[in-house]
Amino acid sequence: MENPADILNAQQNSIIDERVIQLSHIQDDYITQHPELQQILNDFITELLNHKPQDITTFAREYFSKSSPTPSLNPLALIGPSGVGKSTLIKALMNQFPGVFEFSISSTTRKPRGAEQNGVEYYFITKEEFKSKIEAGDFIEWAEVHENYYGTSKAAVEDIKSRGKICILDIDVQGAIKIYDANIEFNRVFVMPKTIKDLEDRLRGRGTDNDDTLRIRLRNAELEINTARSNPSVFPHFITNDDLDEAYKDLLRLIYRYYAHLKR
Ligand SMILES: Nc1ncnc2c1ncn2[C@@H]1O[C@H](COP(=O)(O)OP(=O)(O)OP(=O)(O)O)[C@@H](O)[C@H]1O
Repeated sequence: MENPADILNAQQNSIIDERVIQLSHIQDDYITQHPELQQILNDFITELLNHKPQDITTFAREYFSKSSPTPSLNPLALIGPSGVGKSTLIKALMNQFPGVFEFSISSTTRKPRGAEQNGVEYYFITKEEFKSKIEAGDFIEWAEVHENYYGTSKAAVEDIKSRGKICILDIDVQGAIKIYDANIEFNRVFVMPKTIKDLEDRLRGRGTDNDDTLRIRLRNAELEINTARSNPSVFPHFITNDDLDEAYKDLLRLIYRYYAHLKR
C-alpha cells in the first residue's frame, strides 16, 4: 500500500511538518505553564506503587474519579540505625507543621537516658510488662534491639489517626518489616549515615554509649543498612543525613509526595 506522505507534494509535506513542530511547541508550553501536572502524575505513581494493583486501568479510573482525594493520614515511619538523626529530623518536621504530625510514643524496656521522661520520649516499662503486651497482641510491631525491647502500640497509632493527625513512627528495620508484612499502609523513609565512621563520630558526640554498646550499635547499623538495601519494596526511599539541612530538604520532598494536601 502506498504511504500517504508519498501522495502529497513537497509543499504539502512541509506544511504538515511545520504544523507538527508548532503543535509540539504548544504542548511543551502548556506543560511548562502547569507544573501541577507533574505533581499530580508523581502523586499518582506514588499511590500506584504503594498499592501495586494488578489492574492499573481500574485503579487509575478510581484514583482520578475522586473529585477531591481524601488527605492521606497514613503513618510516616523514619527508619534507620541508632544515632543516624531520625529524632532530629522528626523534631524539624513537627516544628514546620505544627498540629499535622504526632509522634507515636514507643514502649521500651531500656532505661531512661539523661532527662528522658516516661510518656514523653518513651513509655518505660519492665520486660515482664512488655512480654504480656506482646501476648495480648497490643503492638503493631516490636523488636529486641541491643538487648532491650521496643514496640509501637496499635491503640496509640489508631488514636492519632482518629484525631485527624499523621502518626510519626521512629522505628528500626525489623519493626518496618513487621508492619509491612502486616499489610498496614505506611510511608517509609530510610535514613542513612554518610559512612559508618560518621555514625560512630555522631554516637560518640551524643555521649550516651560506652564502648561496648557503641560497638553493638555500629554492628547492628551495618546489618540494618544491608537489610534495607536488599528489600526495596519495604524500603523504597532513602535519604542520607550528612548535612542536616540537605537531609531535611530531601525528607520534605518525600513528605509532599506522600501528603499532597500539605501546603508548601
Ligand atoms: N546531620 C547531622 N550532622 C551532625 N550531627 C547530627 C546530624 N543529625 C543528627 N545529629 C546529631 O547526632 C546525634 C544522634 O541524632 P538522633 O538522636 O536524632 O539520632 P536517632 O537516629 O534518633 O537515634 P536513636 O535511634 O538512637 O534514638 C544527636 O546528637 C544529633 O544532634
